[in-house]
Amino acid sequence: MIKVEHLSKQFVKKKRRINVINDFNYEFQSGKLYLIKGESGKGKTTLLTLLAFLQKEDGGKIIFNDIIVSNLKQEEKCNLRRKEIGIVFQDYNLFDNLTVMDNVVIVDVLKNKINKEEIYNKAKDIIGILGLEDRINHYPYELSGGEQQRVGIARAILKNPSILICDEPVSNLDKDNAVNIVEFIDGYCHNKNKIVIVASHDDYFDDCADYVINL
Ligand SMILES: Nc1ncnc2c1ncn2[C@@H]1O[C@H](COP(=O)(O)OP(=O)(O)OP(=O)(O)O)[C@@H](O)[C@H]1O
Repeated sequence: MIKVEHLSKQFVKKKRRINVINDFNYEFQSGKLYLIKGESGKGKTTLLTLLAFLQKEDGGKIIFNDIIVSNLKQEEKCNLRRKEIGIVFQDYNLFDNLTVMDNVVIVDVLKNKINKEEIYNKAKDIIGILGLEDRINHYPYELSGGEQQRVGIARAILKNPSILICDEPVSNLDKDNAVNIVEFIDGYCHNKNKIVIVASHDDYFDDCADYVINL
């Protein structure tokens, strides 16, 4: 469970302070898919980055299970994120000069010097599940957008995170690829009992979302 209480985030733009997230309260439960909607600039990405501990809130607190994340040191937050949260980005965020396999394992191999073989084996399984086994030694420029996004998802779920956060995961994709990715994310949430939080301005996630949060 991840819970936010009185969450707020402000930015200064052109010398004016704007409240992007203002006294936001919510509880996210396992096995539920939360769809964040809102016009451009309403704060969808900002909210996701707060929930992923990628930036610090200005007010309120974030509670993950019984841990008050807001009270943790930066390093503790990073460790918690690495263990519990997977993040999928709109523009895939892959390393151009790494193969599919290396893109999926890079962070974990660098951070975990001991169980490298285990990490590679797990990555191979996940890459297979996502239908990319033939692409394992290919580079991002050799892949379609849908395939690149599946690599992004494989990387995000490598550690079987309890929370999957997706920022516009299908908005760069054609319909077939988008539907494919939506089905996978839906299954990750509902078959594996995970918290999934998706920001999306299109309607692909409307049918599988349990809750819609309008910003
Ligand atoms: N680091 C920052 N510094 C200043 N302003 C910022 C910063 N990050 C976001 N903002 C502003 O906060 C507001 C919300 O931005 P955010 O990216 O969260 O919106 P969004 O709903 O995800 O938009 P979009 O759908 O266009 O991606 C915008 O006005 C944006 O310019």
